[in-house]
Amino acid sequence: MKYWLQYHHPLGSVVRIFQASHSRVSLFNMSFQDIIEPEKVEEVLLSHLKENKILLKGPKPWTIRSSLLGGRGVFATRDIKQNELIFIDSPLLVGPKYTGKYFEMCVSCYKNECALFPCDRGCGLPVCSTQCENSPKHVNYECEYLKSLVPTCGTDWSPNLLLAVILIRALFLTEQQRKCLATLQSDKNLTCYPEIEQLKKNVINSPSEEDMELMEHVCRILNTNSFETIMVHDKEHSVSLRGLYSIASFQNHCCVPNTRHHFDGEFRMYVSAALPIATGEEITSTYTSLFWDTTLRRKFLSITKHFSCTCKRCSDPTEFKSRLGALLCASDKCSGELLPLDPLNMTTPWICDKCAITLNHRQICSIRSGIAGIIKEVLCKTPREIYKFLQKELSLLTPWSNYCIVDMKFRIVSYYGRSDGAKWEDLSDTELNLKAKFCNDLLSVLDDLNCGDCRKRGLILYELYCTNLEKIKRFKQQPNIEEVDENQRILKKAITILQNDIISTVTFEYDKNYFKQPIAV
Ligand SMILES: C[S@@+](CC[C@H](N)C(=O)[O-])C[C@H]1O[C@@H](n2cnc3c(N)ncnc32)[C@H](O)[C@@H]1O
Repeated sequence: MKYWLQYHHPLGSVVRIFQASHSRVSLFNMSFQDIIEPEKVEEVLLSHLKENKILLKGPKPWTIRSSLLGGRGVFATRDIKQNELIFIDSPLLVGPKYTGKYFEMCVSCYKNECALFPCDRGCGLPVCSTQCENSPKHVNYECEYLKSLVPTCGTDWSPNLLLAVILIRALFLTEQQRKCLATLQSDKNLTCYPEIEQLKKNVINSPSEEDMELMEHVCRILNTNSFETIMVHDKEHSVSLRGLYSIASFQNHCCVPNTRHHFDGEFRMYVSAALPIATGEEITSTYTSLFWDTTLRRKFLSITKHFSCTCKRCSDPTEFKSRLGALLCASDKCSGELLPLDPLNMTTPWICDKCAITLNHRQICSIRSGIAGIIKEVLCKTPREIYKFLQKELSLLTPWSNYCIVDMKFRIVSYYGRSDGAKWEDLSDTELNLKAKFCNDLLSVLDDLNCGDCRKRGLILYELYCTNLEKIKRFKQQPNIEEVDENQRILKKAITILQNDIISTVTFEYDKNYFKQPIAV
């Protein structure tokens, strides 16, 4: 697993979906009637959990209610302890993700590191083995459907058809799953459907009007609710996918969310409390990165989810003293930093906290886009080159607290010890110390933001633990008992956060062999 820290949200099981479905239900029987009322929604969600046998024992700690944030939300019905499991969710849909460029993977098992060949039945999709080619979940659904449309790629396969697979799978959802779909909010602003356009261009018979209507509706639902998911094949190979989860879709966004989530090897989503949650409090998640600054988060939410976040973090110019958005003062002679006067106003002027010089919105945009342009070029470089850039150039362009620097630190923490040419044994002692320092810096940012036991904390703590192990291995013939104990405490905390997480489990196994240490606590 090269850069395991950078992965976001793993996936859901198509096996489950297709096992439950026997034949395609005609769209004439299909109800598009939205289910809006929180009580009705909760009923549907509970049936989904029972059907998938993932309803947790005991009184459930959540309910669906109207939210002041927007629409419906998930709320705590009792006090929930930090790290307590709140619910397990199972996916309605999973499939290849539209990334705007061509990509390759087996349509059945999602492997992409092996040779792929076109399915012999002529559906125009790639498979990696005869087992995948003959798998009922492929044969009886997207394969059969695409064959009926007659793909134009003949005996070859087409990445354009792969993009539409998740939408074709939606045509085969069971009645219960369609009810879940009917509860979900959809993106009314979406007018362009590239996956459907590509499907139409690559088949002779166009899908029926009814099928088109459903696929467009699913595109709108996916736009509002889908998760980035991942399928892990082994420590070197994983693939990013798109998954639709029903209960998790009702979690509204907060820039300091009170939950985290991970996925197991069966593709189920586990949502746990990152912070203690009081009775009646809304149970939130984040749709952005915790390390992004307010301008970037709000812009992203506005463009992709069409709302303006007004949470406490967004309202505070310093973002709880983390100063993730701070820029260097425009005056050469001043050592102060620029911060937004009114962070909830996207066109606010920024003011220096020392000399009170102000810059208007356009000037700030120009500084930010200049920095972003420089960084974009650096990101494709090696970890060591990234560090050189961070140390020599980026720190001259922005304050050390700025999110661009924090992001680079996170990348360096992810790469050092893990990427080719910078494995544990390749790192110099200085690089090892630097990795430990950056881990501690990042943990301090999470402390400032009051993010609790978020997944990023688990990932960084685990990297810190491994870095300390390597240091002990190199420098200490007789390791100091207190240091060893402290490192065990770090591991214990990391495992509390990351347990059952499929990608972490694979990494733990790899590290257990390298460090010759039992990782599970
Ligand atoms: C995944 S859905 C969350 C559930 C949704 N509220 C519902 O009723 O189905 C995402 C949508 O909820 C709304 N939303 C989520 N978080 C929000 C927030 N912090 N402020 C305003 N609207 C929010 C936005 O309309 C967003 O596109």
